[in-house]
Amino acid sequence: MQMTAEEREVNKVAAKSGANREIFLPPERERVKDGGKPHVSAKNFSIFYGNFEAVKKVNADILSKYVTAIIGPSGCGKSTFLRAINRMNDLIPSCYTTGTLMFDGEDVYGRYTDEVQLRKKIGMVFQKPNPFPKSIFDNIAYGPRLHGVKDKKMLEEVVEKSLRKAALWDEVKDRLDRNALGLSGGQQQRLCVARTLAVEPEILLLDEPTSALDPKATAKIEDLIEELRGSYTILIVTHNMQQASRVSDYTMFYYEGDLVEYAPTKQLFTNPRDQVTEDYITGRFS
Ligand SMILES: Nc1ncnc2c1ncn2[C@@H]1O[C@H](COP(=O)(O)OP(=O)(O)OP(=O)(O)O)[C@@H](O)[C@H]1O
Repeated sequence: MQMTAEEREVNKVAAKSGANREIFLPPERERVKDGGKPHVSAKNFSIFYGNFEAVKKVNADILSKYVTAIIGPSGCGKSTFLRAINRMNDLIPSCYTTGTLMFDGEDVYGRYTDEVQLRKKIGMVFQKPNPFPKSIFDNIAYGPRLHGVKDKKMLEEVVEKSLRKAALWDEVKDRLDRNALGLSGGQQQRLCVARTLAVEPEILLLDEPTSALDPKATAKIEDLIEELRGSYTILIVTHNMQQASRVSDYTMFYYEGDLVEYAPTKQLFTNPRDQVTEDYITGRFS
């Protein structure tokens, strides 16, 4: 990747202060029409595993239709925060939360919140592609069927629409009845995105979605995120800072359970407010 003059300047300054990572400036991002409303709002929101406070009193709004990256060193609470948004952490008996987390004005952890409906609106894609050992068609139709869609024509439409949105249709349209496990890793991951899109979510949670993929498949997922930006609110956990800077509008930096800094991506990567953020993004620790 070619560096711009501005990037070379930033890197000169960074190198003088002991940084050992090259900084690539995030590209300018266009504003999203009708985006930017608080879609998920955390207020003094903590997440515990037993007595251990893995995520500490977070106050933040995730803005609708934008891409927000979550970065930070291993064990800082990125995945724990992400999984809390659609209550995936409920599956861990020792895990509980304090404070509030609101989604579309409703309390995610409210007494009457229906987790199945919540997970329909807030879909998740994991680190390793995890298609069901079923046909490509049945993978995508799985969610809509679960939510009561039986009509064959409607299911066919949903399958095509979802695969198109996930930029996979052209590659699989002639083999929808084949087992999804026969697809490449990158195709499987796009299939998982399509499966999530099939139930028409509002939010996509992506937990290191490219860490098991090669650079070419990674680039396709990044292109896909760019395509979906503006239609869905997207949160992506990533260890790859260049990826965060390429795909996201906003970045959250977590350190030891604290949300240390949350800012527009360009600002966070070029002019971090906090010394710990600066040390992390310039590679003084990882
Ligand atoms: N099921 C669990 N039970 C107990 N502690 C856990 C559990 N899952 C995570 N933790 C702890 O919570 C903290 C945050 O973990 P988390 O997986 O959210 O970090 P992370 O930033 O996503 O890390 P990584 O980048 O390595 O995936 C860590 O100290 C971790 O050991």
